[in-house]
Amino acid sequence: MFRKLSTSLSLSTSIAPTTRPFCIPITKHLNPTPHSHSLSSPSSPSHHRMSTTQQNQNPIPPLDKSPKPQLLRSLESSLNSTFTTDPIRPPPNPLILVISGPSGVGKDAVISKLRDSRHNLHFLVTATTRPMRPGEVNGKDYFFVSKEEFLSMVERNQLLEYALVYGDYKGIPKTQIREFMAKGCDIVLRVDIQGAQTLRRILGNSAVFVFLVAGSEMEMVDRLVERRTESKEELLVRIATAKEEIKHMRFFDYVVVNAQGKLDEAVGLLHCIIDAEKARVCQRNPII
Ligand SMILES: Nc1ncnc2c1ncn2[C@@H]1O[C@H](COP(=O)(O)OP(=O)(O)OP(=O)(O)O)[C@@H](O)[C@H]1O
Repeated sequence: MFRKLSTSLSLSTSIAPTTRPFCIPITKHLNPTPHSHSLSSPSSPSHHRMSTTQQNQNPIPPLDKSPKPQLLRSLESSLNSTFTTDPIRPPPNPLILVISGPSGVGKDAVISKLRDSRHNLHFLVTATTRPMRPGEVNGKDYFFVSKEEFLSMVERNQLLEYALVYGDYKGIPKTQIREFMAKGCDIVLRVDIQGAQTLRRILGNSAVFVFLVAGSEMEMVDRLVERRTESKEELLVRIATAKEEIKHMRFFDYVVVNAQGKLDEAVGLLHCIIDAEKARVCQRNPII
């Protein structure tokens, strides 16, 4: 008896929710020992016991001969409750999905395919003080703001995270996250490894962190070289940095391999991760 009780205690404490809104106490699902009956409410439906008089007052018609509506009504009346069509599970919370990974692993490629294949996602647009490049669109590629505007956002605590990248500021506006989460959208943030580390410190386990990698180191280097967007010096720095950055994988929740020629598989796995997160009993609960 003591052994059984301590098992149930350790199980329930090991998954005890902290910021999780609708955890089901696991003790309810364990086989009740004869003693555990006394712990549950006598009115709990799973422990409903009917007296003979109660059953006689609400007789259930023969199952094989009665029409279903009549049967359902008699079941309702026997149990003294109405069966509702309300969803049993509460709607899942909006997710914050942080996608990161070393340079050249295919973050943009994966995100672009995810955008085309899943709705209800908002891909966060970063604010930057970098000048707009030809072809870029304000509000789509970035929110282009002056340095004064950016620093004023910092002062007013309007950025979730910001950094100075090669002399230009980049930051994540909180209002945009709040606005789209209120509409029920999931938020996708694409950040570098340092950004992901900062976000982990701020958001903890309330967001999902995905680390994207190439199939191998050779594939990663090959992709960077093939892209031909970097100078020789930049290429050396990017490769050396990428090799270091791979060591940060362990701080993430999921790793997605974007193998050569298998972009669709990587995107498919991201869909699975989002679906699995939506099916969690203990939902993450990001508060921005
Ligand atoms: N699975 C894949 N197979 C082959 N090529 C790929 C795959 N995924 C991405 N690529 C190509 O690899 C190159 C790098 O991808 P991408 O620019 O998306 O990387 P990134 O992680 O966003 O890089 P950075 O962090 O430097 O911006 C691109 O030319 C892209 O088309």
